[in-house]
Amino acid sequence: MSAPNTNKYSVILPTYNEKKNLPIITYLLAKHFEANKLNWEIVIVDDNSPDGTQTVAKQLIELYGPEHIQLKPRAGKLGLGTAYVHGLKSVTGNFVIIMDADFSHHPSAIPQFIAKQKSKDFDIVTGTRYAGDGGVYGWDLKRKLISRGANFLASTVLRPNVSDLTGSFRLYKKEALQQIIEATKSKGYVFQMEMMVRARSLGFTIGEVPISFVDRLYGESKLGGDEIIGYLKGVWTLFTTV
Ligand SMILES: Nc1nc2c(ncn2[C@@H]2O[C@H](COP(=O)(O)OP(=O)(O)O[C@H]3O[C@H](CO)[C@@H](O)[C@H](O)[C@@H]3O)[C@@H](O)[C@H]2O)c(=O)[nH]1
Ligand SMILES: [Mg+2]
Repeated sequence: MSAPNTNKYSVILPTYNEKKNLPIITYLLAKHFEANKLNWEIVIVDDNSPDGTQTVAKQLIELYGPEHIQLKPRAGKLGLGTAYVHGLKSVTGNFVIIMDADFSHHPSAIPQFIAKQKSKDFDIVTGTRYAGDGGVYGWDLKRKLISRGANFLASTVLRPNVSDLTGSFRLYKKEALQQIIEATKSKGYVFQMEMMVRARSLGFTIGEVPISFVDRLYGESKLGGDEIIGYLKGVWTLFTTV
């Protein structure tokens, strides 16, 4: 008989107006974890979404139990980067998965992340849309150019040697994530890129898994002009300091 699996995978799900997506993503996460006999939990970080996402989250806690679902709300929309910091404080697993709640990141890819992590005991496994058979579906040309441009700029200037710097479907060893988060200063979408640059300078190993990113069905993206300016400032700050 094989040794019991003592690893536990904690998913941090940041939500802002994801009432329609949250029940389905939770169902699929639970299904994939249970099918692979893994210990799991989901930590929902909701920023007081006006659509009532938290009411749905509370129903999910009733359904799956507090050992599987935690709700860690905040008073208002405080940004994606700080949502992960907030969620991490409540994590009980030794591995942390970060992903979007809107199906752009599909739970069915998680077993591949876990297998990749085990293959070389990686500190981090990051999903990539820009290597192997990874890709992006459903974005218009403008959004594709923003994403490609953001990756091209940061990889040319900062050279962290990761093919998708701005993606946010990632698996971390909890201690690695804690150290990287402590070193990371930005608060918005630029956080994902800074995390990879910091991870490299701290000497963590990074594996990659090609993923298909599919644009959301329900609701809207929260990426706006402010986030793009924040990104450019972030590249500049890292270039001059790291
Ligand atoms: N709690 C909280 N959640 C947020 C916030 N802003 C966004 N979210 C949540 O974060 C996830 C991603 O937000 P989207 O608005 O759907 O992002 P996107 O435009 O599809 O961007 C995706 O691509 C970017 C570029 O590759 C990624 O940087 C980003 O993380 C995401 O994967 C969703 O689950 C959304 O509800 C916030 O301020 N607070
Ligand atoms: Mg999205």
